[in-house]
Amino acid sequence: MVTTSQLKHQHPFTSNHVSNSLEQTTQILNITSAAGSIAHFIFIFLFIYLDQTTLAWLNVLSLGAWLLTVRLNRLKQHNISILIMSAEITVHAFFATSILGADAGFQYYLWPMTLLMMTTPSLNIIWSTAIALLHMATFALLVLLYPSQEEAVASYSSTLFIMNLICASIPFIAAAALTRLTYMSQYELMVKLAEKDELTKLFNRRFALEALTFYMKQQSKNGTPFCISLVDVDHFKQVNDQLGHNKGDEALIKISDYLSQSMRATDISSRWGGEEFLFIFPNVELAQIQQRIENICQDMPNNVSLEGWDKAISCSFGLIQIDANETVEDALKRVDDSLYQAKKNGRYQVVSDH
Ligand SMILES: Nc1nc2c(ncn2[C@@H]2O[C@H](COP(=O)(O)OP(=O)(O)OP(=O)(O)O)[C@@H](O)[C@H]2O)c(=O)[nH]1
Repeated sequence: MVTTSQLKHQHPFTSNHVSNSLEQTTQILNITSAAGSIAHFIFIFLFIYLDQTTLAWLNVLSLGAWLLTVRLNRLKQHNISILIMSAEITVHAFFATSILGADAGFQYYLWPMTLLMMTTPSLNIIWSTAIALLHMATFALLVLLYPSQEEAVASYSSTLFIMNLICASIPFIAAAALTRLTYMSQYELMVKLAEKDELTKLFNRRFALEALTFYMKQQSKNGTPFCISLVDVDHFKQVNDQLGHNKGDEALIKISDYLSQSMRATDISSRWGGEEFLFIFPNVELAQIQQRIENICQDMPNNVSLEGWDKAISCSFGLIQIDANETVEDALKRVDDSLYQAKKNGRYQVVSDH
């Protein structure tokens, strides 16, 4: 399990994904530092009002500690910042509970701190767990050592208890919600990076290969037929050479949009590499799909155009139905041979093999 400091590279450049991840941790800790500072500022006046001078002075120190964490977070010193937060909350819980008793509920702040400690990757997991356990031990000890309030504070301890319970619950729920949102956005990003091609937004080669393996297993298990097509853009080098690589990229996006939009929702459209695309057509036999692919191939020049390019844009297609017990390598070799044949025959056509 990495920490935020380990996410940083040795060189000055950091990718957006890494810096976003670091930024999320910084934001969570910034909110915590701000909330902690405001809470302790209010506590100073609360304790003055309750005539608890020692606790009021303690909160002046606490406020200083929380303001220091605001500064440390700005400097991205998250590990020191979270250690100071943890120490402050432990010391504060100890003093407030020893003076006002556990009935006042100041020990409850140890819970959101524990959650924050465990969910933000500021310290490594061993240190985080050790400190989290220490928080829980402190919580138990305070409840056991100072179970009931002093006579003098009995009149307001239940009000304090409710206030502390609410004030400790809000950051607890907020920390859990932020963790969940962070997890979801990281998960979405991970899926996108793992499955999608950056340029065309089609599935990438890794996904296509996994899907192909999956459908081959399905076929050998219950005999469900399926087909694949390997598609290569014709004379694409000319587009790059005459219009430049950027225009070539634009052409690839337009071609992939046309091809993928011509497919059915259950078909899998992927960029196999360079100017090659692989399509998987589940639950279908070659005879059922051949005409559809022929039409897609023939209609392409009428549907794909590029500014500055007056020649027709077309593709060659290799199309096969997967044989029972064929290996992935054999199937890919066969569809590649069909594509090669389509190129050899003069391009802009579909060659199928079964
Ligand atoms: N712009 C751009 N070009 C790419 C990309 N990937 C591959 N290419 C180009 O695709 C071209 C493929 O050229 P060739 O393999 O010679 O094939 P071709 O010109 O399409 O000719 P045939 O396939 O024989 O019809 C090369 O110029 C590559 O640079 C890409 O991501 N963007």
